[in-house]
Amino acid sequence: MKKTPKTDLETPTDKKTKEKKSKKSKIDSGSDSEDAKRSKKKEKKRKALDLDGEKSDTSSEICEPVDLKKNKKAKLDEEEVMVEKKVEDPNALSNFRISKPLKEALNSKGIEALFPIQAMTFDDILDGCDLVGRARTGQGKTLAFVLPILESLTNGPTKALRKTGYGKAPSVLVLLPTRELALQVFADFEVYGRAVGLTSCCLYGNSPMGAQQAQLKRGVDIVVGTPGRVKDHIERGNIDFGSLKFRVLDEVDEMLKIGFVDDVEFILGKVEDASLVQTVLFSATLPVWVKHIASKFLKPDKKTADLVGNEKMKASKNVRHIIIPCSSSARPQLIPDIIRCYGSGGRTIIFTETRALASELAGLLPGASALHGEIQQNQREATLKGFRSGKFMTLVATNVAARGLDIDDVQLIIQCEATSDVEAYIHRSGRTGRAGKSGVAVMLYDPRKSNISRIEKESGVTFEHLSAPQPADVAKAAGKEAADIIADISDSVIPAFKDAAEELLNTSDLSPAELLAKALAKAAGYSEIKTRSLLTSMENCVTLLLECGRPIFSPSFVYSVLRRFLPEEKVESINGLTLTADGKGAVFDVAAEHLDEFLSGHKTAHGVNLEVVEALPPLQEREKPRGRFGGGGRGGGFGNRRGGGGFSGGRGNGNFGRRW
Ligand SMILES: Nc1ncnc2c1ncn2[C@@H]1O[C@H](COP(=O)(O)OP(=O)(O)OP(=O)(O)O)[C@@H](O)[C@H]1O
Repeated sequence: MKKTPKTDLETPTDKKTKEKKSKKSKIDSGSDSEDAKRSKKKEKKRKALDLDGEKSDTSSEICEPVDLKKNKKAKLDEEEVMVEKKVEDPNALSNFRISKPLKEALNSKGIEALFPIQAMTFDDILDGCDLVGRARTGQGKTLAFVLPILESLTNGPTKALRKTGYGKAPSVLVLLPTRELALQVFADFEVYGRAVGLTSCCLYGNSPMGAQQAQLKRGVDIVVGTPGRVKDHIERGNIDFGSLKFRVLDEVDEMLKIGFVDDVEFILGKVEDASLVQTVLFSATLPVWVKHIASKFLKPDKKTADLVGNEKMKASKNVRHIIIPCSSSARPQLIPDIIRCYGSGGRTIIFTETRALASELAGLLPGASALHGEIQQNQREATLKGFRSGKFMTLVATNVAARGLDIDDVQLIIQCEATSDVEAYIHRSGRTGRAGKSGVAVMLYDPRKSNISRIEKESGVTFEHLSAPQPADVAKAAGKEAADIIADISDSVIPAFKDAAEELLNTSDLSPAELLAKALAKAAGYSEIKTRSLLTSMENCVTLLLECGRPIFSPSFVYSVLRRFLPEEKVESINGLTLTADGKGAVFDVAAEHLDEFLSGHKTAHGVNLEVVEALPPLQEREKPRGRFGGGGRGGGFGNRRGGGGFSGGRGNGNFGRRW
């Protein structure tokens, strides 16, 4: 493989590093020997495993022959060992052809070494190859193309070809599927591009054409944008791709989905001689159909860097993946408790399937704001800015926020219903657990509508099946927080409240600890503790299991059994009726106030067993398609027959086409 001479990029520190590198018999920059190739391959493979926490058993030995290492170590004091360790990192910036200003810009952001996908693709992109890259969410794919492109344009093969001066035509085009993502990637090009004297602009819809037009007229090196707006500028004759050297499709599978593919083809087709342009594609998900379409835009000798490959697990390994059964009507009560239990005090993103639900939930949840495609662009930007800055901690969004968004300290993702799109699950859950940090993704689901096993099979995720946090458990956690808050309150309040406290102690039948417990409850915002069903997560409901000593094939059979010992209005009041996976029982929710009537009634029905469930048994999944004659089949016609409560989709806001 051809390498750009290192001298162009070398700093004194680099030289030292290089000397050390050659001592360590690492791959020499000019050497292309088979040995060097093999050890480089080995090293690449090892690097690839590091970010996911899977260490190769030879990890430290690969860096340096053992005896040399021993000799050196004997001489080094502790501080020197630290420095040595840094240099030993095979992914340290100094081991790559990264120029001083760029290195300094990276260091200023706390970046000392490349992540595996970056290390794996850096040389290939800098050396002029077309490339398809895949790594799990949050593993640094953006810098994987930003850095080598900037180096190529300023110190590498495309330096001499780059246009300069007023009105220069762009050298780089980066296409992204959403405006938010375009702005985010543009921000990276701004920071790192500026460090090496390159300019960028961001072209995205619903923002003034004039300013973008003026930027293009003055000339920029890098154009970042969404397909619709970029196409618009092309049609107005504002962009000249005659000097283009790089085309990047980030989130390539989303870019090539129906709705974007025509615009993308139109834009990429505007490059007259594609052989002079390098094309790189990145995503965390690369379905086979994408690979086929993508091949059209890449040269036949393209490289592939796939850190997911045939591994079963396609989603982030740094994320705890949890599912909790929940009816649509229980969501507003349940979500705050989920945030309390799993949010670790950080930011939460809640994903909904529709814009209407995003707005509705944002209105119901305290301190939440909505982000979706129907919101005005300037408001969208203000919302995201507020969320990034910590002005509010809960964002309720449609898929517009599913891809690529990198927001610090997002600890928790909640998906309001099981998505049928496995890629969407992977990207949404990947908004947490980024850059090596950990996070939690909770998906709420309706057992009768969701095909959890398919998502598990296709994403490789093994879900933790949990029940909704019980209000009593949540209250316990809240009580601890309240106790800490009370301990911190200034003693200056005591004289003012002491008389009232003493009077309460003297007049109440409760013990001091019980009275204090009530005070803590009040401080934590509790005036009573409700129960929550395991099946629909509805408050003040209880989940019952019905068995009658024979297989149960249909919900209508369950209703007929219940009618044997309950009045019609009670039968009609049950919610979320679902058959168990073993086919021998059915679970459903009843209002806590009706529980006694259900439990005492069944004793009169011969062979029927009805009990409160402590843990939800495995349930039958999604309704099977109905037979020709409708209804009747397993799983058909579930839920509360009056239409209230129970599981109901929450879909369908009458808004066809893009729902985000
Ligand atoms: N080498 C590095 N060292 C430390 N942090 C890094 C490094 N590279 C990237 N990061 C940080 O990692 C985070 C995730 O990066 P990025 O958004 O590029 O991930 P991604 O792989 O594109 O994720 P997604 O698939 O979700 O789009 C960012 O905050 C970025 O600044």
